[in-house]
Amino acid sequence: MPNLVHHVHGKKRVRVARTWREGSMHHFVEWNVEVVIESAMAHAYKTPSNEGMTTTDTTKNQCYVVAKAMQKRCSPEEYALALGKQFVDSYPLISAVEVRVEQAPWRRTRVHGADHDHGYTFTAPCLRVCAAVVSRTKPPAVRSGMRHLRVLKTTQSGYEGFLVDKHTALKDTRERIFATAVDVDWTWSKPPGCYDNAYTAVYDALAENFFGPPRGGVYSPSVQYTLYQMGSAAVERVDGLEQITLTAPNLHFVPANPPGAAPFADDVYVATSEPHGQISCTVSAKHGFAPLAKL
Ligand SMILES: O=c1[nH]c(=O)c2[nH]c(=O)[nH]c2[nH]1
Repeated sequence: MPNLVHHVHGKKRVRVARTWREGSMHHFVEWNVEVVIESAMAHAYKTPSNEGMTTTDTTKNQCYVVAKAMQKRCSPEEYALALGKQFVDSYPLISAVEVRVEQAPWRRTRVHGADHDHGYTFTAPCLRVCAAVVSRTKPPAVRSGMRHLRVLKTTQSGYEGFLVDKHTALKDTRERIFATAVDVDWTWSKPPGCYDNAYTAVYDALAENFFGPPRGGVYSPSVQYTLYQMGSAAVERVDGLEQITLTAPNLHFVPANPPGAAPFADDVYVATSEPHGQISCTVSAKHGFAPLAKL
């Protein structure tokens, strides 16, 4: 009989919305949840028996059960940890669970300059994501991140001094648009005091280093350099952040020179999304990751 090398089951794209009412102030989140279960349920693959099987339908129901059990408003990370624990505590054949959560970009709206007590708009700058792995044998592990952090600046970006050979068409420039949609993933060496505040601090560190100060900005000599600056700022600023990976498409805005018009003057571009550069780096906190000195 061939070896069953690996198996997992679970539910994907479970859409959970949760309101917490604190008097007239309401807090709202919408989560897209995926649960991946590792279990001693190989018999369900190798024999007709489903004995002891946690069904994917029950898995979906547990997403709502645990959302209801979160009595106080919570971060997606806290929910993912609680949901993972619920599976491990409830079902003896489950050895480990990975819960992945994507938080929809609802943001409290402001009317006449004031926070609205129950109004939201779909305007957060990106999707917030996290994953928690809860296992019977190891301490829980949490990852956090952002998807499609779309940012653009119209100037203060260039690229020059690169290798030129007979196949190189690109010209040195100190003036171009820098646009990207960054995916960001980070791990924790210890849980932050508050996942929500830590997320905001990571966002601020990334944004400040992409854009620079409001007046004048900061010059980017390459996507690579700027990604490293962004990642370093996050690692240095956010306590407990262990390692961060930024993955960034370089979305090219190509100078447009339509026939019969005056030459390009950093004004009209062909906006593109494909093909795009693809640039990524991982930055670690100093502590814990320096290679051991050889004795
Ligand atoms: O910032 C950049 N990095 C690259 O690696 C690259 N390659 C390219 O064609 N343009 C750019 N820009």
